[in-house]
Amino acid sequence: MTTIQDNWLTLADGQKMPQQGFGVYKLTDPTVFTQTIQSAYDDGYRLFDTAQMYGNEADLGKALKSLNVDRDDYFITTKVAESNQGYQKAIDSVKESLKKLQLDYVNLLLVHWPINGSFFETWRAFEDLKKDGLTKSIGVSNYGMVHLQYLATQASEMPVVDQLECHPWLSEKPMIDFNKQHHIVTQAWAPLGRGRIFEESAIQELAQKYGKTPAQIILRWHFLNGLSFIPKSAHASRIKENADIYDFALTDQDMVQMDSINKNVRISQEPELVYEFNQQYPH
Ligand SMILES: NC(=O)C1=CN([C@@H]2O[C@H](COP(=O)(O)OP(=O)(O)OC[C@H]3O[C@@H](n4cnc5c(N)ncnc54)[C@H](OP(=O)(O)O)[C@@H]3O)[C@@H](O)[C@H]2O)C=CC1
Ligand SMILES: O=C(O)C(=O)[C@@H](O)[C@H](O)C(=O)CO
Repeated sequence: MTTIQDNWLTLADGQKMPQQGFGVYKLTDPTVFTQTIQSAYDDGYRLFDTAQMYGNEADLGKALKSLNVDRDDYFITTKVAESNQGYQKAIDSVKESLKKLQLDYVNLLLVHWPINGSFFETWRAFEDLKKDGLTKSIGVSNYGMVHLQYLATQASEMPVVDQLECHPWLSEKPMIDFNKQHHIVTQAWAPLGRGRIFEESAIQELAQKYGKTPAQIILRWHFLNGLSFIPKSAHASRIKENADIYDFALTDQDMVQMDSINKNVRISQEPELVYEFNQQYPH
């Protein structure tokens, strides 16, 4: 039997990343932030996913300090906000993020959303930030095929991670296959569909069959699909529950049952920026 701590993915640049991480979007109460990160760390989470936009990089920095463990014991992702895209703005904002996080480097730096205009300049900044050691790996978020193909026309190195909304209502199989073919790890955001899909009968049935919760069934499905995934919870009991998915298996038949839930439906907002971009650079 493995545990959350045993499962790491090797990225195309050779860096290792925990397959399961902990998302901190909307974890905004600074009074409980440190305690929440401590709970997650104690339960075996080693990847913490923040963003400039979340406004909690400084809280995460404080929480990491208070863990009092070696830098190699955790993996930190942050994302450059739309308003900080462009060469110099991206560089300056990442230096600011590092100050808030109280770190010399992040493990993974992501472009949060693809936007027009500063698309290539932002990526050039990412390549330079990596060369300068301010991040170990560079990746993107909310990039579809068209963005990745367009990026490939000028990039010196390609993203090693693409973080996407992905859960049983939005299984993104073609995009995941595309990423796999291009040695890009797909990382699922809102992996639990923000808790809104637990009532699906296919999930309920499997939960009953294995004596697990709907959240655990969904996360096991992501795990078996080979994705990285970063559920968020503000509750210690759920944080523990979400990490406790390594002592049971789903059969091939169960996986087909899970796959059948897909409706290509987004839980979060429509990525308008993505669509604008697609109009300008059609397939
Ligand atoms: N790159 C991007 O554009 C985006 C990235 N992200 C990242 O992905 C992370 C995860 O996505 P997120 O949007 O938070 O959605 P999730 O799918 O992780 O769902 C979080 C919600 O589910 C609830 N929940 C968590 N575990 C359980 C459980 N075991 N039982 C019942 N309810 C549960 C939480 O409630 P509670 O907290 O009350 O327990 C919360 O309301 C974010 O925190 C962020 O780091 C998110 C959105 C966009
Ligand atoms: O959480 C993130 O990383 C986001 O980009 C959010 O803005 C997310 O897209 C959202 O849910 C907005 O309602």
